[in-house]
Amino acid sequence: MSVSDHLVIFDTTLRDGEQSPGASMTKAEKLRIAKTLEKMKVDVIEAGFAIASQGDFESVKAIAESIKDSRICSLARALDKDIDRAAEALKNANASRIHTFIATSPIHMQYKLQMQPDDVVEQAVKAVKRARNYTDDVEFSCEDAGRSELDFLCRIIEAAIDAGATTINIPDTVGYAIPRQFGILINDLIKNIPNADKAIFSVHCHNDLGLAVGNSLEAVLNGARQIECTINGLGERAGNASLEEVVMAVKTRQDLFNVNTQLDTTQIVPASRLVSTITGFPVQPNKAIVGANAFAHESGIHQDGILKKRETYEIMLAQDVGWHNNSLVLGKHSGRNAFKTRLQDLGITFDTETELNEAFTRFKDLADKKHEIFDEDLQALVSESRSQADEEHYRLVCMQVTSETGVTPEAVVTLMVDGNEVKATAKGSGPVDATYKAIESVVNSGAALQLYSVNSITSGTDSQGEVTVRLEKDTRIVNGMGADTDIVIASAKAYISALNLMTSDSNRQHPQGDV
Ligand SMILES: CC(=O)SCCNC(=O)CCNC(=O)[C@H](O)C(C)(C)COP(=O)(O)OP(=O)(O)OC[C@H]1O[C@@H](n2cnc3c(N)ncnc32)[C@H](O)[C@@H]1OP(=O)(O)O
Ligand SMILES: CC(C)C(=O)C(=O)O
Ligand SMILES: [Mg+2]
Repeated sequence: MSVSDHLVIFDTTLRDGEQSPGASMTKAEKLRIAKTLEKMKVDVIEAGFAIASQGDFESVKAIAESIKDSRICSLARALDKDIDRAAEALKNANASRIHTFIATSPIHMQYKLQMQPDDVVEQAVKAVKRARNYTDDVEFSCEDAGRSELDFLCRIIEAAIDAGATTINIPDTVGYAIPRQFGILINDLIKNIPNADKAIFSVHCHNDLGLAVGNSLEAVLNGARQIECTINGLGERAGNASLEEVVMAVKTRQDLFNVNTQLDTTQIVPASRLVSTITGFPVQPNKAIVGANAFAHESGIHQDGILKKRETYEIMLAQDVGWHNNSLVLGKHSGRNAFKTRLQDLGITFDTETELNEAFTRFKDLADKKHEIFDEDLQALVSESRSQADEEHYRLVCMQVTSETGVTPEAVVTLMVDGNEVKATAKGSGPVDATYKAIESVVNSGAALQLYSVNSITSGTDSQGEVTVRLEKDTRIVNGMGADTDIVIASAKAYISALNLMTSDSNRQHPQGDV
């Protein structure tokens, strides 16, 4: 594959993705996502914005120190202090990139930066040169390029390349572009900038008009060779271009794009589930590639076609993106080896024997309650335990809920609070409400419940319910997760897991909140 055939996949789930309100992640969670991205063979992982907070700095540093096969990047404004901080966080990386940016649109320069265009060019050049003192891989972004003037873009990009930028990123920061126009912009830039061949052109599209993927693909057709994207399309406001859609579009329509990514696409579904569990942002069932219905066929004519020839209604293989056959895989009589092997197939490994044994015990408990254990059950089982806080102040010991027609539901919940058993009773408008009130009567967290969502993990009335709870207190937002065949118990587990995170995790901050 020649250089120009390679499409660089730059994942920014941990930076722009984290800018989604409520999607903040701990260092440990970011590291888990980074490892999955590395396994997927993502070229560049934007691990954070090192100067944003101590937590962001530590996360970028930890990822830079443990990821070996992907290049690790930190964002930095065009300021000396940002670039120095990014370099400090990245100093032990196997391969690093500093990504510096400054806005280039008239509205941003005049009102936000309050700078003259000449000064913006000068500051960009200074920043790129400073970054080049630390690494030979420097990306320069023209923030709000989608609303910038072509002549000014050409001028600043030429100067940035002369200063040493190796990747030039064209962000459609506010999701304003339309595919045809965005493609023309990329084409014009590459054609008109004399030193354009010295850098890789990249795009970073937002989804405010639902066009992030379309714009990114049009850019590839016009010469862009890096796409910035996120798992599940997470990102500021309506999100970024989704990695899974971009990657599968160029793979499925290779005939049009003539580019290759080096991604192991079978890691897409596990990565999507991991990001969804960690952030508490459920994936909509009809989401392309990773939604539960993406490969499901419901209507008779389609089913008939599929049975006769799969390609009549399927343009991709579900297995190619990491979906596994939903047949029975394990049950109550299965042993540790089968359990471990099946999880390995799903991309889940354990760091220690103890971790494996704990997961196996939970699997056996579940198998006692549920007849058929599907891959989704296994993924939820592991995700639930991995979403727990390092320190467990609260633990659910047992609970009893009465729910009867015409009677106000009541919950009796026994919690272990820092080693002491405490029992509480409360009534509520429903069993979940009563349970949360009982827990709160013990904990008094003062946190506001921002989101409560239940997903059925598989079909069938014996399916596990996966509950996500988002709590907010002051500037801190946490997401707890719980799964159980009883959704009220799953709800209690999710609430308690969020409370544990709220009390024990000092790294978890909303990106804007910890400056
Ligand atoms: C399009 C994007 O996604 S850009 C990335 C957005 N992400 C984030 O902002 C998340 C992390 N941000 C933060 O933690 C904080 O905003 C920080 C630490 C970066 C800065 O915090 P503060 O110093 O308090 O500044 P604040 O956020 O209020 O304002 C931003 C300042 O940076 C300036 N600025 C913005 N972009 C740039 C840039 N690319 N280069 C140089 N200066 C810039 C603004 O003009 C403003 O300057 P001013 O204070 O002189 O008016
Ligand atoms: C920092 C830049 C690349 C960004 O996120 C944007 O412009 O949307
Ligand atoms: Mg962005």
